[in-house]
Amino acid sequence: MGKLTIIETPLKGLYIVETNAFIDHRGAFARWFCEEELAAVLGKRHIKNVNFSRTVKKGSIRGMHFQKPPHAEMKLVRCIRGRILDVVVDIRAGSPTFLQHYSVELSAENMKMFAVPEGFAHGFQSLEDDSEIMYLVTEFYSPESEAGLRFSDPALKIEWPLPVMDISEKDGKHPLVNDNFVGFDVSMYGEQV
Ligand SMILES: Cc1cn([C@H]2C[C@H](O)[C@@H](COP(=O)(O)OP(=O)(O)O[C@H]3O[C@@H](C)C(=O)[C@@H](O)[C@H]3O)O2)c(=O)[nH]c1=O
Repeated sequence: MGKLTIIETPLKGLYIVETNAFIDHRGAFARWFCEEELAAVLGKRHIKNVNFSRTVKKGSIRGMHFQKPPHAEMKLVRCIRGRILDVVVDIRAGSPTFLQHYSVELSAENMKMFAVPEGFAHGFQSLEDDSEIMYLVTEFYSPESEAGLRFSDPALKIEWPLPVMDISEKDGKHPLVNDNFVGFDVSMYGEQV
């Protein structure tokens, strides 16, 4: 039996991965990453960084972030403590779902993983104090390629479930999308759109 179940979302190339944990009297055992079982999600990509963040206050937002091509990256996001609402926005040029968003609750309890490919802006709101996430990334950090969209942009229509309790100065200033925003060509990463 596969230990990871890949679930498609309405946005092409975006997946939720469910973890089938073994539970017994001691607790749980689960496989969290397998290059073979996730081949359909990963394609030719390899994990280059594993990142961690702790967000102290419930209601805090980090996002909406991405690295521009040619340093765009896939992120495989898990919550290892607490709960978050993980949200992505499709910013792939020419995508039929351009600027649509999709969200999933990730928690230490539900063990879900969000597989977010290149061409998506990514962010989350913490739903509990001290929520921690760990995410696997397929590109090295490239500060000069970092960019973002404003979490509160009315054009994105994201409904954050809680009042915003904390946000970085940088994230409060990301640009709003306007009519000139056509997104990013991510065709170099394989068939994504
Ligand atoms: C993302 C990142 C940041 N940093 C540094 C930059 C800065 O000084 C400090 C904190 O960075 P940030 O404020 O960007 O951290 P944060 O707001 O948590 O950024 C993260 O947000 C989520 C939503 C994502 O999608 C991630 O890809 C990443 O962008 O860490 C690295 O050294 N390497 C990295 O890979």
